[in-house]
Amino acid sequence: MEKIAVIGAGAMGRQIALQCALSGLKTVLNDSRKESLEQAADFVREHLDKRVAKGRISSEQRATALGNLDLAPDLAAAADADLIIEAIVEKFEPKAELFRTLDRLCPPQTIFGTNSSNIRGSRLAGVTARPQRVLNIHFFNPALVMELVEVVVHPAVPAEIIEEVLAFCRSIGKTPVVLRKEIPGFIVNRIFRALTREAVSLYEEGYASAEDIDLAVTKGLGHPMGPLRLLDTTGIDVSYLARMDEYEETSVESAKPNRLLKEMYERGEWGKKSGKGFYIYGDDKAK
Ligand SMILES: NC(=O)c1ccc[n+]([C@@H]2O[C@H](COP(=O)([O-])OP(=O)(O)OC[C@H]3O[C@@H](n4cnc5c(N)ncnc54)[C@H](O)[C@@H]3O)[C@@H](O)[C@H]2O)c1
Repeated sequence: MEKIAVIGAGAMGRQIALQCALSGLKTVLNDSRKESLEQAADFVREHLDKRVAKGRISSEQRATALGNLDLAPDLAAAADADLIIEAIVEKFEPKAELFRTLDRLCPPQTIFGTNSSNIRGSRLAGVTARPQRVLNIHFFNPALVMELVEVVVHPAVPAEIIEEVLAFCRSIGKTPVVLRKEIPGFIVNRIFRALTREAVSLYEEGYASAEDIDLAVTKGLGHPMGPLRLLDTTGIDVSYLARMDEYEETSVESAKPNRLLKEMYERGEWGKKSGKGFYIYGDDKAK
């Protein structure tokens, strides 16, 4: 693959695009909002300057990455890309509308990936005339740092397309894993949810303090951060809404958010961002 287009220049898209540009690929980054593209341009410059200052890349590599990256307000700039990675708002209809437009704009061989955490690639494949070339390519936040990419396959996607996508992931320094069938939450979020569900349940039933539950997981399982602190960091609101989505879609009882998670969501105790979650921020004590 020689040219990549990333649609959506938010938290994820700008970092995915910069990772591609740093890896030597011609990259278009598009967003429908002018301010998003401006913020992405600032982010890219600051990030590259920091890397040069720390001696991680040379000034020439910085210049090459900037030369590879085209911040384009017009979606037409994506038309000749080999691969499109969609990273726009996490809602089905806007994504479907974008995929319909791209399907008209791009030649039939272009592969479309969605970075969506929950919306199945097969649903978006269904709005295009190229279902065999549409799948989830799920990066982790922050995409410049996190190595893992989950490539999620559905029955229409043939082996050679999967191989092309895996080769792309490796070419930008990532480690891909394949999900052979679609399932909400993929691998990492499912395992994270199972772990946090149990941690919240132990806490809400009074078996141990938040600090001791986190200490047990860091010291006993070797995790870099305990599950309750991690929930506070990623946001109680984000976890609660994602689980509600999954529960409403699947009706699987184990997907249902813990009672305490719901109460914390309703009280606005959303973790670090609100100053209180399982811990109180500022003085950083367990609540
Ligand atoms: N943030 C995370 O931790 C994370 C992790 C993995 C996957 N994801 C997924 O990545 C996607 C993007 O998430 P994010 O956190 O970067 O969102 P974000 O809100 O930071 O950015 C979304 C960007 O998309 C733009 N946009 C919206 N509609 C558009 C359109 N039709 N055309 C072009 N641009 C459009 C917005 O202007 C915005 O700049 C979502 O599907 C999300 O589920 C997010």
